This record gives sequence, C-alpha cells and structure tokens, in this order.
Amino acid sequence: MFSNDDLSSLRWDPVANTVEIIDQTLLPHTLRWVHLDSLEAYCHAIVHMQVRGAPLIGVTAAFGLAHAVARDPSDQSLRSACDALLATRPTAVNLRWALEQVCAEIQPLLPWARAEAALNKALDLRSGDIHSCSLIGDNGLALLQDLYAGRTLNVMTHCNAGWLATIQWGTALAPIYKAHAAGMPVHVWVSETRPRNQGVNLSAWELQQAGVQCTVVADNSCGQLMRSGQVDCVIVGSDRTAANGDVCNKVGTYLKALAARDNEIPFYVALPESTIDWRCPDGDAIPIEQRDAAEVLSVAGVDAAGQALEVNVAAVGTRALNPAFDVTPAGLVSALVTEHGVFAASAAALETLRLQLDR
Ligand SMILES: CSC[C@H]1O[C@H](OP(=O)(O)O)[C@H](O)[C@@H]1O
Repeated sequence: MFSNDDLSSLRWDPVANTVEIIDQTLLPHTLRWVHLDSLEAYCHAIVHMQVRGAPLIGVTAAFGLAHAVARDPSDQSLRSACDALLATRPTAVNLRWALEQVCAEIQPLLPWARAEAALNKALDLRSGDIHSCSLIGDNGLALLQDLYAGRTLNVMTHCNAGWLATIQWGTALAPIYKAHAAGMPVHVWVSETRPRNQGVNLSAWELQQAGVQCTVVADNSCGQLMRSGQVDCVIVGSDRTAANGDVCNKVGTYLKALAARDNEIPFYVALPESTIDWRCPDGDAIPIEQRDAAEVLSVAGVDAAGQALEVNVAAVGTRALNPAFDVTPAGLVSALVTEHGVFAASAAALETLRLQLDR
C-alpha cells in the first residue's frame, strides 16, 4: 500500500511545475485530479475544502507559497502570499507551521535564490509528512496489538484522518492500515461526521479502496455502539493540539471522548509533531472555524443516475450554526500517538517531547 503517488492526496508535476491535488469535494463519486496553477487556486482549494486535513493543508500551502515566490520573490510578495494562505482556514496549526518553515528557509536568501529553495522546502515537507505518518502508523499499531485478543478488532474513528488528510498513510487511519497489512483482522466504525460528511464520503471510500472492513454509522449512534461493547478503541486525528494536551479536532470529537470515558474505552489521538502548537497554552486559545450555515442546512450527493446534486434539508429561512471543530480536554485523551512515540496528553509529557526535539 502507498507504494506510488496514486495513493497520495497531492503530487508534484515537474513538467507543469505545479501540484496536482485530488478534489475531495467530488469524492466518493468522482476521483478528479486538479492542477493548482495560481495562488488564488491554492487558496480556493483550501477554503472550499478541495484539500482538507491539517497536514495536507500545510503542505498544500507550502507549495502555494513556493508558486507565489517563483512569480515574484520580493519581500512584499512573500508577505502578501503568506497572508492570503494563512487567511484560508484558522484552526489547523499546520498551515502556520508550514508557511513558517518555508519562510525561515527563504527569507535569508537573496530574491533570485528563493524560488528553488521554496520549492525544495515544500517537497521536503511533503516527503517528511509521508515519513511521519508512517511512523505514527507503526506507533499506533503497537497500541492495537496490545488490544488485540484474537478476534476482529473494532476501531471507531471520526471525520477523515486518513491519507486524504495527509499525503500518504494518514494519522488516525495509519495504524489501521498498518494492522491490516500485518494481517490483523480489523473493522472500522466510520462515523459519518456531519455536516461535511468526511467520514461517509472520504474515510469509508479510503478504507474500501484498501480492503479494510468498515461500517458507516450515524454520528449519534456512536455512544450506543460503545455502551454495547462493540468498540475496542477510538482513534481520531487533530487539527491543533495545545501544549497542555488539549485536542482540537472535527466537531463531534468531544462527544465521542465523553462516551469513550464513560465506557472505559481507550481514546487515542494520532497526530504529527507539526500539529502540536507549542505556543498555545490550552484548548481555549484555539480558534474554532465557523463555517457557512448552508453546510448544515443542505447535503450534497448524487441521484440514482449518478448526477451530482445538493438538496436542502431544512425549511427556507431556517437558521443554523456551523462550528467546524471542538476541543477535547486532555483529561479525556488516553494517549497522543506521534511519529516520535506515544505520549500522555499532558503538559508534562509534551514538555518532555518539546525538550527532546529542542523546539
Ligand atoms: C489528519 S488531520 C485530519 C483532521 O482534519 C479534519 O478537518 P477538516 O476536514 O475540516 O480539514 C478533521 O478535523 C480531521 O480529524
């Protein structure tokens, strides 16, 4: 699995000198690769969730900055491109992290040297993400093996934290792919994840492509599945984890963490170091993206003839609120699964990691 770029969510086209991304708003019904050939196209792709998922947002933005610098390497161009990309979505810290990584690399350089250095940095971040997510898979696999008792292991996940949210492997789904590859019988409860349906649209598609058994369930049925003993553990991703271990992830994560705690089920968060915000003291300091209410009031899909359509599910004039994320307090998280190992969701454990990494 993941032996080629066809199982990557973003690939570099050296001929066209642009990246190609999968337009995730069309999945699972249509798999379409799209060239991003302007800074506006990169920003549009992130704002409208053609690409989504914290690590993928960061890597995409890095290539977007490299694209802008290749056209105008001036300090002003660098600043305005960073501002435009940073303004696309507020919650996933990988966006800021990736832009800072590229800027740190090229700001000291003379303008004529910046374009190549920016592209090389973006390519490094892309390959680094693949490596980090593979290691997250290895570290998470050890936790699944500890839980495995000779029968199918039932893992619940929320939203999509698979390879579509990163470059390859994913974060929350990486241990599942590793377990499947190792021959462990594993089944995934895929929570649909209203309102953007990343679970039913993306995770279910990914897992089926990989031959991993999965069942889509309504978000609201997950508590009963846990209470009736049908869930061995929950694994989710993160968009920003604070220095005290609080986890900001797709809205609905907090409710699953509460149900898991009530049923004494391990609740794991899988994330790369790039998703830890060392400057953020706790979850209350994390900006929660408020998306268009229309996403709650309508559903997109295809009709019986396979034609794309969007239907309104509420009466005209109905009001809706659409927070895209929530914060799960560190005390509800059993462990943080990173590329550097498994850590307690606590300020002390993360401080140990920070010192280990010299951040
Ligand atoms: C591996 S990060 C995945 C993370 O990103 C998703 O948010 P969105 O689809 O809005 O970008 C969700 O929170 C996932 O857990």
